[in-house]
Formats: sequence, C-alpha cells, structure tokens
Amino acid sequence: MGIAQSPDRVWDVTTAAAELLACEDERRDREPFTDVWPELDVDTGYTIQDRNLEERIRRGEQVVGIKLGLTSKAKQERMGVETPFVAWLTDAMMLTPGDPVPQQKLIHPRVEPELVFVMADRLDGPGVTAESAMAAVGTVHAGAEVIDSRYTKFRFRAGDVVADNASSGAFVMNPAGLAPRAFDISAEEVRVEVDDAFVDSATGAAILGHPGEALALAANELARRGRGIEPGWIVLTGGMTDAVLAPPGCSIDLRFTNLGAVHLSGGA
Ligand SMILES: O=C(O)C/C=C/C(=O)C(=O)O
Repeated sequence: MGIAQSPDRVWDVTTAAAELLACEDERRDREPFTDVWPELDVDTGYTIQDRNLEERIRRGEQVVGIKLGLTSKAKQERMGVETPFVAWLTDAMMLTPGDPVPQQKLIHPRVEPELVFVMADRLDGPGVTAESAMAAVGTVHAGAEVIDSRYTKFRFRAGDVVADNASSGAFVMNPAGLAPRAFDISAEEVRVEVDDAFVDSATGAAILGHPGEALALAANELARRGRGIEPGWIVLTGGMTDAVLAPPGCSIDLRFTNLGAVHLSGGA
C-alpha cells in the first residue's frame, strides 16, 4: 500500500479516501494521486473505494448495486487503462427517468450507454462464468451512466480510478426490462445521439464479448473481497461506447434495438 509525500500532504488510504469524498462534496477536481504515489495500485484502490463506501453508508446512503468500468475497448483506449474494474452504486446516485443531469452535484459530467441487469438471485464467486452469471439475472434494461471523475480532465491510472469509485456520478435506467433469454444481448445495439445528431453506436458484444462476462468478472472480484451480488441489485455492465460530454443545455438520446430508449437532458 504505502505512503506518499507530496509537497503539502501525505497520502495513504485514509487521507486519499477523505480527499476523494471532499472533492465530490466540494465539486473540485485534482491531479491523480499516482503522480506522487506510484504504489497506489488496484488493490489499494479497492481498499480506498471500500473505505468510502463505509462513509457513504454512515451518511445514510444505501447500496443499490454495482457498476463496472472499462469493460469495452472504446473506453479502455480512450482512458488509456486496460483493466476492467468494479465500483459501488448507492441510492444517492439514482436518477428517475426524466431527471436532468444533476449539474449542481457534478464537476464535468459525461454520459455513456449501458446494458443494465437487475438481479433475481444472489451471485457468489469465485468461479462464476458468464453462463452461471446470466442464470442469476432477472431483467435487462437500457441505461445511462453519468460519470464524473474527481481527477482533472479524467486523467488517471488504474489505482486512481478504482479509488475514485470508478468515476461514479449518477445513473438512470428505462424501467421496462426484458428477460435475458428474450433477445440476443450481445447483438443489442445502441445508437447515441447528442442534440439530435448521431455520434456513435455499439452492440452488447462491445462489453467483453458479452455483458455476462462483465457480471462474472464483478462477482469474482467481489468474492475476493468477501462479498456477493445480492438479489434486487442493479448492475451497470460498463459503457458500450466512449462517453459523450454532458454540459448544461445538451440533449442526449440513447436508442436501443429492443430495450427502448433513455433520454437525458443536460439541465441548467
Ligand atoms: O472513464 C472513466 O472515468 C472511468 C469509468 C468508466 C466507466 O464507468 C465505464 O467504462 O463504464
């Protein structure tokens, strides 16, 4: 784990965790810790992430699920980080369909399309495969994640972004879900439109070949930390395309083939 000195601060799990939540609360960004603390690896990042989950719960938030990050090549290449990872979703991050991007809480939001699972059964690793993972899924939904890194210009290394709860900001899903066996999830396409202009598209196969692989990865990672995925939890399987900027006044539409659409307005 280790301790890092920077000119004015000493960074360790406790101080970095507190700094990340302070950045979130005060809507300010900062340089990545790894610039001065190169030993901040993915495992240390998860320790910081879990420390801040405890703090979020102490503040009254409830865990509603998990999110995956960097599960598509589009995202890995854009962010320069190739390791997919897992992070926490709480009720404070949930938007109701029709809500705008909550600009007043965020630093520099971006939006990405997601295939979202709602779990029917508990899923415990290790040894979970995409097939056994999908057997525990109740419904699949169209969704959008609003990511918001606490690092300036979204510049980070793997340990930084894991510590930062994978740039979690807010998320929304279309309430009308389909059973996973009702359609081909890996062929499900999303078309991303910003201000009524087409900007990008991808299919479910962009997520590690099949989003079930992302769910299995999450279950096996959580098992390493002594946790499981609970019935009723929401699982965001990772951005299918690169994220789009979401400034005030924008209009973002994510149109899926079978799962319907998600609309987000940029708000004021
Ligand atoms: O791009 C980031 O800031 C890190 C988060 C990535 C995701 O949430 C994702 O790839 O879905």
